[in-house]
Amino acid sequence: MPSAPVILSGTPGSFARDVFHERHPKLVQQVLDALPYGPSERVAIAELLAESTDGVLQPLSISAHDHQQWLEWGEGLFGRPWGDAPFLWAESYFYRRLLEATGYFRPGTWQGIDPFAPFKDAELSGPAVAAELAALGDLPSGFTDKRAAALLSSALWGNRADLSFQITAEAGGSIASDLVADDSESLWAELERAKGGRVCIIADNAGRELLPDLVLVDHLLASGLAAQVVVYVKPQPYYVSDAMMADVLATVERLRTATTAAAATIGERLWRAMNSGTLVIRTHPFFCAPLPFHDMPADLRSEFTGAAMTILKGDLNYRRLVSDQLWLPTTAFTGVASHFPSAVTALRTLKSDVIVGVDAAVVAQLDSAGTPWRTNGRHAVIQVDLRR
Ligand SMILES: O=P(O)(O)OC[C@@]1(O)O[C@H](CO)[C@@H](O)[C@@H]1O
Repeated sequence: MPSAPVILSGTPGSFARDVFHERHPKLVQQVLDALPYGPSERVAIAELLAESTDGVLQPLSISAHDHQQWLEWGEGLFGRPWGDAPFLWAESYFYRRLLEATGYFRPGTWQGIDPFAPFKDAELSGPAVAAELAALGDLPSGFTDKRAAALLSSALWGNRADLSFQITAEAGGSIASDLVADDSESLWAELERAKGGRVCIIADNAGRELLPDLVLVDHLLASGLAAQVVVYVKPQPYYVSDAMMADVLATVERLRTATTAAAATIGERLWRAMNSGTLVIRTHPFFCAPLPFHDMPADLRSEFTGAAMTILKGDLNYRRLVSDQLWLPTTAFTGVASHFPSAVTALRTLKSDVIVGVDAAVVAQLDSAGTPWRTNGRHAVIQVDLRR
């Protein structure tokens, strides 16, 4: 296994530092504007923001159900500046602490209230999703390669729409959609070869991303490429718009009740697939852990073992798959993803510094353009690691 420096959250001038110092203050303000939290929640949220930008890491309150777990995950980090912590760890802990500040886990008014629900709801009922539903009627019919390619592309680029990224994305301008690595042929060939097996999807964002993900799930099931699809979602609100079970239900309902016949048909099929168990939605606490997938616990590992393919969506899942390290971009994807218990495909738009598996000539071309191609969300990868 190759090695590379772990990305830290406080390196001056880094993308990671900007997330804490630019993105989080805006995010926190949006949360405070979206829900009428009371004085104690507002104070706790403000204190978290101050601590995570200029203070030292404080442990979770002793009454938190996962206090001990976080003490273990953060051994050696508590009492030190947030900027000393690995980016993956610190960002994950920030979202856990935000739930603590809003009272998400505590008995009381705000227990179980998703602080990001207003954004998710607005997106699902908004014009962009309506346009996507309408566009489903224009897709090539039948289970053709053309339809499969269109659905894969929608699921991939749907990842660009995540709400966290929108906070700092450059406004306006045309977006040069650009795949910097494309193993899609290998993905379809493998799905065909292992036809009729179980396909796992580790979902990312709700709304405009989950919608095309579920349409892709429908295609895999209805075409017979997969006998069963298991979609993994987050057990709690996380990284702003990450999908939870409630978001899956809302999205299936949005499809079912769409006025476009094609969308409604897909929604009905997904509903029936859940009834029959060919579509299963699962979660696990590890999906909100601050660790790479390399460290997944045995019970979760066994769920992926034997899957024909696991498709990982998005930037964070990519960071967790290959580890949040400053790899040389030409490092082989297979060299850093081979620990995963099944064949894997990463569908990811580039929104953070981590990147592997790109040809040297492509890297040179991207570098010479002088744009922040690793983080500006304009480029994407479809990368496959088979288990044969
Ligand atoms: O996993 P996703 O939704 O594709 O991206 C999550 C993300 O927006 O959050 C982090 C910054 O907060 C970045 O690593 C990444 O760009």
